Amino acid sequence: MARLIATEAHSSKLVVEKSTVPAQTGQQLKRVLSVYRRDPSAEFRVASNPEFLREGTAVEDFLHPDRIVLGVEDKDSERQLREIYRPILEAPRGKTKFHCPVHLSGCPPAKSPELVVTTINSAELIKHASNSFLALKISYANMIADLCEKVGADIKEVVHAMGLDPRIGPQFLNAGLGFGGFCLPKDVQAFVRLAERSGVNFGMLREAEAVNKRRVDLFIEKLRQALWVIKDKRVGILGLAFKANTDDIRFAPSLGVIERLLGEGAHLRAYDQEAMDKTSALFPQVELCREPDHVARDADAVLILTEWPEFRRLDWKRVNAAMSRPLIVDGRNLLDPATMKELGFEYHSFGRPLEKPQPQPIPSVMLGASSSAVEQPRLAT
Ligand SMILES: NC(=O)C1=CN([C@@H]2O[C@H](COP(=O)(O)OP(=O)(O)OC[C@H]3O[C@@H](n4cnc5c(N)ncnc54)[C@H](O)[C@@H]3O)[C@@H](O)[C@H]2O)C=CC1
Ligand SMILES: O=C(O)[C@H]1O[C@H](OP(=O)(O)OP(=O)(O)OC[C@H]2O[C@@H](n3ccc(=O)[nH]c3=O)[C@H](O)[C@@H]2O)[C@H](O)[C@@H](O)[C@@H]1O
Repeated sequence: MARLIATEAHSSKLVVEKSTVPAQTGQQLKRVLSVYRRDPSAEFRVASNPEFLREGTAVEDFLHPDRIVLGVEDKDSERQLREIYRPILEAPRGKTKFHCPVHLSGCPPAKSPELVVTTINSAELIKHASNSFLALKISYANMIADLCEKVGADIKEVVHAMGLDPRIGPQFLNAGLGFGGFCLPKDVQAFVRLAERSGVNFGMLREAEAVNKRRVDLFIEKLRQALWVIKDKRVGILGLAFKANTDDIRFAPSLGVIERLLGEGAHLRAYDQEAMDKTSALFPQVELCREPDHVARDADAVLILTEWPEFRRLDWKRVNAAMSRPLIVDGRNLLDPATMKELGFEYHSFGRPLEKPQPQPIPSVMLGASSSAVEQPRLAT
């Protein structure tokens, strides 16, 4: 792409990196632009302006960012980029200076985004470091979920209370099948590689990646423990996209789950509001359903692989009645274990006890005196 710009440009250009790239890519870009330049009147400047958009909310994230990062080498580039972002930077609270297609009746009041002007290397690093940190946070929550299962704690309660500390924050602590998509997995890999090349041992990130890879194995083991034998079982799948509000299945945990289950001889039905076409191209053996509850027909298990809110609102009584065995394995901790139990399901998720443990009466010996309000321990006869 840089060669193409270099050979085709007949006037001076500011070339802005928007993609997530390893630090020092800007330097390579500058070299390529100068080596392949054909028109000597064309001068090239390079800047880095990484995107922090999320799939599914990209337009909103672009128009209402938390921060705008400009990696520049000269004042002209900074001026040009500031001018481009002026409507967003100057938008006063609640009164945007541009037509916002997301909030048609007016944008909610929000803090003005912070503009960070820095070097190209720092801007490139900011983006990779941010995505890698998000991945670390998810893997950390997933390890806590595993620990919760062992010690009988509830991951939802643990991360809720952790997140109340503003130094930690509540986001990206949802445990389950782990992170997928086109960005977090590839960015973590690229960041580890960049660190290695630079002589920095970022083992912590490699571990976050390894933790993430194990999520699908753990999920399959949960299913196997419940079903014993997976071969010839009919399994319904709810959710294929790597997260809700997108049709993207790139590096989605669902792909690993489907591959494993097909490999073990299960019969699969699946539903996703957006991602079925893409999945059928990869796995024509999976029967796709038009309605979510159709995956449950005669199923031995139903699996939740994407956090689509629609799945929370399903008529789970009807789902139960349709299933051959009412077993749910929820890879996104979307449903409430106690409610599912009440509805007659065998329900498994990550890091949550099936029933909330009732507070145990404290034996009087531990209180130091007998009290009529405290139940006495029964002695075996
Ligand atoms: N998808 C997202 O929400 C966000 C993506 N990004 C970053 O933006 C970049 C693009 O992401 P997406 O648009 O999702 O990817 P994409 O896969 O949808 O688009 C990439 C495009 O680049 C083209 N391409 C790939 N290699 C090429 C090459 N050597 N020469 C010319 N064209 C080439 C592909 O044909 C494709 O059209 C990535 O670096 C990603 O990390 C950053 C923030 C958000
Ligand atoms: O560089 C990018 O392209 C973008 O990558 C991510 O955005 P995105 O890939 O759209 O998806 P996320 O919302 O970050 O979710 C990633 C994965 O993590 C999972 N996740 C997320 C949050 C959580 O608590 N737990 C969890 O498992 C999601 O299910 C999903 O599979 C970042 O959030 C964006 O800031 C960044 O701009």
